Amino acid sequence: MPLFYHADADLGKQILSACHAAGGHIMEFTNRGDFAHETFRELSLYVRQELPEMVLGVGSINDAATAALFMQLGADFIVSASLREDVALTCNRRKVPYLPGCATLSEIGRAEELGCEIVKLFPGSVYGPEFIKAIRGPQPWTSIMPTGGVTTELDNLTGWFKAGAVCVGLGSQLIGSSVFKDRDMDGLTENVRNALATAKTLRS
Ligand SMILES: O=C[C@H](O)COP(=O)(O)O
Repeated sequence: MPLFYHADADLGKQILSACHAAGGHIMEFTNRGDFAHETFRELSLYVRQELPEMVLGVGSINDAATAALFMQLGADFIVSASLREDVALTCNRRKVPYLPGCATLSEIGRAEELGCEIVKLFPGSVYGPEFIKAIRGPQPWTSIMPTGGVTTELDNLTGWFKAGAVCVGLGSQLIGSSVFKDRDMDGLTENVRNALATAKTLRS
């Protein structure tokens, strides 16, 4: 799942379109920076009008009020870096999926009790694929999405998916300076297409 933050909604729309053109139909916009919700509102409306099959969620949500704000603006799912029970309850009230950041078996267990179908392992590169492999031994029902330090390189993706990751979150390694500074949207489409093809092969 590609994820990014930028204050410029026009650039954000180009990024969403470039990922969509590659078949990237699930995207996360991260809530970083002042007025991020206003940028998200524009992106959300754009997706509804231009890319209706896209699922657009929001990340870096740290409290229930912010989760409610973004859900009101059309967020299809909510992601946070840590496990927030207030966010889980607020999301469940609206039946919007919540993917909390978890880094221990206890946190994962509590997240599952709170109704979370997928948990985010953050920062993924600190814990590594072995963490996922070890967790899924005793509880194979657990779905983990590592995020943070994940790269598009074959070795890196192979490690995560072989360990049992259900998907991965790709931020700066996929949407970085070549996009933000050089505005290379064709390159982004190509990179997303390649990453998705790799993930599909590894998961089959
Ligand atoms: O939660 C999002 C992460 O900060 C993204 O990390 P990344 O840029 O290393 O993919």
